[in-house]
Amino acid sequence: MLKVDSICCIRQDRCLFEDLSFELHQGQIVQLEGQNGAGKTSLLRILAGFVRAESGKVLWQGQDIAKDNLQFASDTLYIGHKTGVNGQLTAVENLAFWLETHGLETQQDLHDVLAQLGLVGLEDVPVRLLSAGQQRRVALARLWLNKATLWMLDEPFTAVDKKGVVLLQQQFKKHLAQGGAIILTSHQDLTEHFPELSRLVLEYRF
Ligand SMILES: Nc1ncnc2c1ncn2[C@@H]1O[C@H](COP(=O)(O)OP(=O)(O)OP(=O)(O)O)[C@@H](O)[C@H]1O
Repeated sequence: MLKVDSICCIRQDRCLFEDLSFELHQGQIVQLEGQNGAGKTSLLRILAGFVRAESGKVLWQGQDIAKDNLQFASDTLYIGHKTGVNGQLTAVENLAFWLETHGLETQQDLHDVLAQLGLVGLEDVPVRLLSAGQQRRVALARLWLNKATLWMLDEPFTAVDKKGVVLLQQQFKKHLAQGGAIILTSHQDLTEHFPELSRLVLEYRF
């Protein structure tokens, strides 16, 4: 599905990685690891098509994502380490807005989705009034609503409590079982829950 072909990333005159190649297939989960500043977020942002690599290519279903962006955009979901929710809107309004702007429809009741995420009674409260973990749960609710094949997640477990982590892991498993793929950054050890997980370690380079 995703083929990364010899990409290089330079930030502030520092080469974070070069000649990096790997592939990601259906049902596969890859964890990006490395010290703070090693380049995990930079790599994810290149894979998501937000920025171009200095050299090399990223191919989705054989097409260069720089050229065939529309298909890639509808097949992928990126959730960054910032929640990306609008604090002035309620949780339900945030999800409805996100669905609308992504051209998605759902048969699911948004209150039910938020209830699954432990947000009962908070669905219609402006998100800025929720705790950090609750705001992240609102952001992560997109994982219950999207149709994307490839999920790219930057530190999805940040601020999420143990119960929330279990919930997320269950959703990951469901996605993988349905033929999806996940690439994520996390400082947590996930191998216990995902024995099939591949690890990609970025060494910090000076
Ligand atoms: N837009 C940018 N402009 C300039 N430098 C940047 C930019 N984005 C990232 N960097 C630099 O690139 C390096 C790698 O940053 P990045 O966020 O990719 O690391 P990371 O491995 O995700 O770190 P962390 O574990 O702390 O989240 C850092 O030194 C950072 O200062």
